[in-house]
Amino acid sequence: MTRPTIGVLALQGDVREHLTALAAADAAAGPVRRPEELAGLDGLVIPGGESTTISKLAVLFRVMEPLREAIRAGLPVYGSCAGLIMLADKILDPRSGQETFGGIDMIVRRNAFGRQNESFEAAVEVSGVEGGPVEGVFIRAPWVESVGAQVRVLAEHGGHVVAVRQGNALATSFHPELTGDHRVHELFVAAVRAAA
Ligand SMILES: NC(=O)CC[C@H](N)C(=O)O
Repeated sequence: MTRPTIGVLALQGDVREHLTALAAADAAAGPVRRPEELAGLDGLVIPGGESTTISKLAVLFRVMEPLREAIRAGLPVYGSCAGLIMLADKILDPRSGQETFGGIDMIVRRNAFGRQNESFEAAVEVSGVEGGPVEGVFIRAPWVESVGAQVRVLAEHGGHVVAVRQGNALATSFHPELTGDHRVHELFVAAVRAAA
């Protein structure tokens, strides 16, 4: 497969930026919001935004359960920031009623970097990304509190886990889609190709 088809879950968040980054990483990318649009995808990105809103809208648009099943069945997924939260099997501090798709055996803490540090940038070395650190843009970012045995930690910042991979599921606390550096998306597209 040369150009995999990758959807971006378009319920809320920075969908357009992911579409641009995926196109630059040589994927055929389009927005997805209904369960029937999941068929035929080689991979799916869950954007940054607000995980409580994405959770609510996923139930409303009836994609919560189909997406859980698709991820369980091995659909390659990548989530940035709120997307990382949506891929966590467990949230430490969920809003009442907040659900996730799951797929990565980890516990995440929302808004973890705290008020003094709501948004910041930092150079982050990501395992599997060649050519030096990426510019990590953190916006009310979560961190990963703990991971299960199947989860590979790809990056840390300030002693906290900020990028992980479990099988076909990849997640970052930060937003590579906002930087113009497409190497994390290329890593995901390569994983999608390998899974196809
Ligand atoms: N930039 C982001 O995606 C922020 C995530 C947001 N704090 C949440 O809980 O979903």
